[in-house]
Amino acid sequence: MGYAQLVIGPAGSGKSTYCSSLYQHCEALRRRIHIVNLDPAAEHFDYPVSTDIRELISLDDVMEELGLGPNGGLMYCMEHLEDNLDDWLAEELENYLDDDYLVFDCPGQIELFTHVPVLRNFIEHLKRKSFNVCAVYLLDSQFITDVTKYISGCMSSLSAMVQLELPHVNILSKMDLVKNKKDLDYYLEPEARVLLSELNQHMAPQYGKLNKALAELVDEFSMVNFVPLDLRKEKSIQYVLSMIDNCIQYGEDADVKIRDFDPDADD
Ligand SMILES: Nc1nc2c(ncn2[C@@H]2O[C@H](COP(=O)(O)OP(=O)(O)OP(=O)(O)O)[C@@H](O)[C@H]2O)c(=O)[nH]1
Ligand SMILES: [Mg+2]
Repeated sequence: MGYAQLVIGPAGSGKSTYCSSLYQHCEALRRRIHIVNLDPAAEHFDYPVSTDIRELISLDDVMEELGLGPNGGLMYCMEHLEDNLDDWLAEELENYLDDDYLVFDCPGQIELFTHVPVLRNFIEHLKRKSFNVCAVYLLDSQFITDVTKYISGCMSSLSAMVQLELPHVNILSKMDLVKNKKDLDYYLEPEARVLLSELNQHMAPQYGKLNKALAELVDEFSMVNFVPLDLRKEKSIQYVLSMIDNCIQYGEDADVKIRDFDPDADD
C-alpha cells in the first residue's frame, strides 16, 4: 500500500512552496517522501522532482503545435495525462516501493477540481494501485482579510470536496503574512450568525437570503475548517503533516507493529 497527498488550490496559493517545505521537513527527519510534479507549466523547483509530467508532455510544445493559449494548453496536457494513466503513470508508479509516500504538486487551474474529470480519474487510478489518497487544499491567507473572500474560498474548497470525494484537509497558507492574528479565530471557527451579519454589511440587500444560506452552509456542515500553516515554523509544518498522515492512516501499521511487541509478555 502507498500513501498520497494531492496538493491542490487556486493559482499562487503556495502549493509548490508547501511541497518544498514538506520535503525539507521530512528530509531532516530522515523520512522518505517523494514529490511528483503534475504541473506541465512549472519551470523551476525547490525540491527534487521524483516524477515529472513534463517528461510525458510539454506545455510549450502543445501551445506551439496546437495553437492553444496557456490555460487551454494546460487542460490539453492534463487530458493527455488522463489518457495515459494506464501506461505512463502506471509505469512511473512501478518505480516506488510498497509503503512509499507521494506528494503530487498540482497545477492551480481551478477547472481541474471543479468540473473536468481528470483528477477524479487520476485518483481512481491511485486507489486501484492501493494508495491511500487525501486532498490537501491550500488557500492563501489573504482570503481571510474579508468575509466575501472567505466565503468564496470556502465555496471553491467545497467544490473540490464534492468533486473529488476524498478525505480533505483545508490549509490556510502564507500565515506569515497575516498581521492581525485576532481576526483569524473568527474565520477558523466561523459562526453562522456573525458571518451573516458581516456578509449583509458588505453586500446589497437583495443578497440577504443567499447570504443566509451560504453562512448556514459553511457553519452547519462545519466542513470548511482551515488549519493555519506558517512555513517559518517547524511545529506548524509538523502539525499539518500529522493531520494529513492521520487522514490517510499513515503510520498506523507501524503502531500496530509496535503494539504487537509486548515487552512484558512471557514467552
Ligand atoms: N510570504 C509567503 N509567501 C509564500 C508562501 N508560500 C508561497 N509564497 C509565495 O507565493 C507565490 C506562489 O507560490 P507557489 O508555491 O509557486 O504557489 P503555487 O500554488 O504552486 O502556484 P501555481 O503552481 O502557479 O498555482 C510565490 O511568490 C511564493 O514565494 C508563504 O508561506 N509565505
Ligand atoms: Mg506550483
